[in-house]
Amino acid sequence: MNLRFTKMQGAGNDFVVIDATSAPLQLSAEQIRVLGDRRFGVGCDQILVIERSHTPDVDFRYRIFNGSSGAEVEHCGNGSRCFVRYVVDKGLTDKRSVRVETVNAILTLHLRDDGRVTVDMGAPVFDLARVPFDPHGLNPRELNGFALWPLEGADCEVAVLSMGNPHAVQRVDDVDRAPVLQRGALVEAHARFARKVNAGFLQILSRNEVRLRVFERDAGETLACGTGACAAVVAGIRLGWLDESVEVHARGGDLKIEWAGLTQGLHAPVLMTGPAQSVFEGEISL
Ligand SMILES: N[C@@H](CCC[C@H](N)C(=O)O)C(=O)O
Repeated sequence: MNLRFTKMQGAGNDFVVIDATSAPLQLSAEQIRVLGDRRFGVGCDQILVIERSHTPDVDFRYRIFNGSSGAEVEHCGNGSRCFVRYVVDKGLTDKRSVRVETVNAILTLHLRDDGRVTVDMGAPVFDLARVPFDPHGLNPRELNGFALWPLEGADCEVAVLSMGNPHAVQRVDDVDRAPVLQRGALVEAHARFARKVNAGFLQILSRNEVRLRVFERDAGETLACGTGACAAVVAGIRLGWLDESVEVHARGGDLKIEWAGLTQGLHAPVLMTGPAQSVFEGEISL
């Protein structure tokens, strides 16, 4: 099969985007891994497959696959911005505000005049069973009414939450010196996370500015992780470290994250604003 694709990136988190709006597309895990392979395929962190939605008032459906494992995942912040840039640039919609469904959520995305995209990422999930995280037998440290969980064998304590996908966030003094690769791998595969986890390393510069590195589930460290930025800022706000609007500096670019959860209630949506860009187009034989 010959497959046309667009290579895109958002803050350096990169994607192979495929249009399946006019014909159904079923890719095997092996084909997805080839697309994701930086030596034998195209190369990307995640693959995004765009389809039409059959849900009323929803414009599209998009599916997300981690490139290195071929596994389907629930959510991708940087990918969602690239998704909206793609459907507008390809003329698949003439709307600037688009609603899209993922496997477990409906998101609203807005392409702004400055080219950046703002995404309503929905509410964070704090129910540990839904992350999923097994806290059995652990003694958390309470800070500002939110828990930091000591992770056996990983030598760290983490805030645990879901942005539709699972996140464990730890605070570090300096992200450049943090053991992101070694400890990130330990946290990602820690037995307490039944479906593995994205491991965030958060350095706080001020109440409105942070640096962040994320060791992503099934992808290793990426240059940015949108859901990771949302999770880290929400955790920082709940722990009393951050205000409602925060500039996040990732290695591949900057994201703005806003969450009014402490004033409007924990179900307030998280807003993420950041860049999305097409890099090149191509065709691959699979
Ligand atoms: N890069 C993404 C997250 C992609 C999915 C993640 N690796 C997972 O397995 O949950 C983002 O920008 O949020």
